[in-house]
Amino acid sequence: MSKFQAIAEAMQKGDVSGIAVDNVKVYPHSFEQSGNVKLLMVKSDNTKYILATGEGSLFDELQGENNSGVKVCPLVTANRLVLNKYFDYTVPRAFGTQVATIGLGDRLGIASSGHIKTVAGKNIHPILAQQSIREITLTKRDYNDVLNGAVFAVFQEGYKDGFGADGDHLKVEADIKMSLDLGFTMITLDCSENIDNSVENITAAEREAKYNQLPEATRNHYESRYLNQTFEVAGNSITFNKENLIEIVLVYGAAVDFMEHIFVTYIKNLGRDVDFEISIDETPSPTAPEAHFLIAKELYSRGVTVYSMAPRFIGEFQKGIDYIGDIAQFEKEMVIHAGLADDFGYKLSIHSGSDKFSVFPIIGKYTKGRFHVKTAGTNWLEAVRTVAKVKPDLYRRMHQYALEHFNEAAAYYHVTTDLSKIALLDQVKDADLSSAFMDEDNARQLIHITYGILLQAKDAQGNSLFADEFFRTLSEEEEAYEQSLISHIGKHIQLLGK
Ligand SMILES: O=C(O)[C@@H](O)[C@@H](O)[C@H](O)C(=O)CO
Repeated sequence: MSKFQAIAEAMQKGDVSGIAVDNVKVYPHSFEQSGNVKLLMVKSDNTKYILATGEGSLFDELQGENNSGVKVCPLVTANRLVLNKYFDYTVPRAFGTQVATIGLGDRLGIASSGHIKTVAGKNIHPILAQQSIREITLTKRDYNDVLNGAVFAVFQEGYKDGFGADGDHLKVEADIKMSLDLGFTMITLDCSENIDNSVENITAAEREAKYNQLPEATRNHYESRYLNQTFEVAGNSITFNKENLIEIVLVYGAAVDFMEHIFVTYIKNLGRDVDFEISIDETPSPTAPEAHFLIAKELYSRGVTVYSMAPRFIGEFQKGIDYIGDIAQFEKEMVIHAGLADDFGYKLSIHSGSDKFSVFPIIGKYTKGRFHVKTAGTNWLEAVRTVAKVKPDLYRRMHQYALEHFNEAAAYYHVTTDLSKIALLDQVKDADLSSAFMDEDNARQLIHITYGILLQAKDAQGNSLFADEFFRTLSEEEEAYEQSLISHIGKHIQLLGK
């Protein structure tokens, strides 16, 4: 009799609460039924499956090995699509502008169950499937993998409050079409390559000369709407004179046209709700409130419906560490940015939202609890922390490899990491690796951005240097990882006022 036979019998009786089978973990919240078919997620030898019993189209459509009436189904795309067909709560959804949402990027595909346990019952909704093209390129995953990780976790936990799927930092049209074709419910349009910050480094006269080369219709469009005009936003005045208008049009004009083009071409007539986010945060200089206003007003006047806007805030929102900058000035500008979002009917989106604890209360206050905060790398760091606790040697090997390959990773992210400030590994006790050592900013950023290099590292024979042992350890420590996420992301949500 297969090791799953006893479980199948309990499934057929409709009571999976007391199942105990050696070396098989049962996820009781996953127990589902459709017609005469019953499903249950289990884990055996560090691999998860969905067991199916009974007769019906659901049983027939699931792919898997049939052992005496118990079908053992792997967590693959084909089976994810079957779950989507039969159980609506496993399909991602858009949330719109009136509720708080949190992006919970999962670079490993195993964090979503912990994220679900973190947000359950709280006044905030999870975008569980969120990865940028940058991330999946570095981890050699695709958007089906990203959806699979989220959907199977939703099924495992029986989570029925809804979740989103964000095609994050998309720059090219093919990626936008691919995301929407797969059913992604949020698109984060990265406009950084359409924003020309270089004009900030030339003289006003050179800018005017460049501006005068723009089509007359373009210049008339902007001058008739903004030149020598003052607009009131959240108790602040936004004024456009010739000089700042010229600069803003030169820096953002092409980006605004790009935003409109993407909305009209891919989103406006899609036939389903999509949360459309504008990302202008990955730029060398902050988004001035005047620029944010002009972009918002242009999009509004062109009929572009925006779910959220991610400006580049003053100061530094670097990966995996707290806010760097003048918090008082950040608060002053947050009043205007949040006021603009309110006036134009969208939410502010906070990118690199991981660990920005010192400014979360300000963000929660001025957005009136309607925000989108994105996290991703910090969830990877909690996985590394979990491993460092039980496999210090593995952490040490990963850390050393990260030091040797840091510059390769730094090409993808803006960080000001100072490797010289990271304590030497041989001077750190095992017990301190997962706490004080990993909490130091430079050590955090080192590991935060080298995720792709570490997960793809191979030895001379092509064998995984770290990933196989890393994932096996996290499977064995599944509850510990969940608790780490509940605690860490829970702190984010609590400080945001949710
Ligand atoms: O690392 C990435 O590519 C993404 O997870 C982030 O840039 C994401 O957009 C984010 O801001 C999460 O903190």
